[in-house]
Amino acid sequence: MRIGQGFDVHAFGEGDHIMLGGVRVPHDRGVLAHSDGDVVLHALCDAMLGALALGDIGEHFPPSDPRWKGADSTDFLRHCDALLRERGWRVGNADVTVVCERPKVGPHALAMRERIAGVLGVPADTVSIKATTTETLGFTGRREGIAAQAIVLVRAL
Ligand SMILES: Nc1ccn([C@@H]2O[C@H](COP(=O)(O)O)[C@@H](O)[C@H]2O)c(=O)n1
Ligand SMILES: C[C@@]1(CO)OP(=O)(O)OP(=O)(O)OC[C@H]1O
Repeated sequence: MRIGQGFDVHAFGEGDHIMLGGVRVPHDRGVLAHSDGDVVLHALCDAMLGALALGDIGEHFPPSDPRWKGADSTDFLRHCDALLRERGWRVGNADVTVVCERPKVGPHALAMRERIAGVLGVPADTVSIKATTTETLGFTGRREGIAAQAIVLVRAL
């Protein structure tokens, strides 16, 4: 077994929804990002890459590369999973914490778990999505942006 962790932040911008864990979540803001700005999937990808010391998401999908403009982050997740599997590993379990005042994540958590598990080809009960506010403190507290932290355990195939 090996373990990895990942962390990602995006600022809120114009828009009426955000992508979280591969799920479209209605919100009164969007996010500023090169891709679809899915902090959950970006943190998860970094945790998976970190578990095998394979660098980070920016090395695999450079923000300077126009191919990733507006990209669906489930494609990043699929790619990271393929990198793991071709080396003889798969995700054992993943635990993600989303940090924001709004949107409320709880009502979307099951859909996110099922979406991520579907992409990774693992049972949904091995993917955990949690959320917390920062009690109005800091950039998340001021509703300027959203953050996510992920921890992943990988197992031999
Ligand atoms: N964006 C969020 C933030 C929190 N939750 C849920 O509310 C609970 C209480 O949050 P506190 O920050 O006040 O501790 C938290 O445990 C989550 O269940 C949420 O769904 N979405
Ligand atoms: C995902 C990538 C893709 O170009 O860009 P962003 O959507 O801006 O997201 P970030 O979390 O800054 O990660 C870097 C990039 O790999």
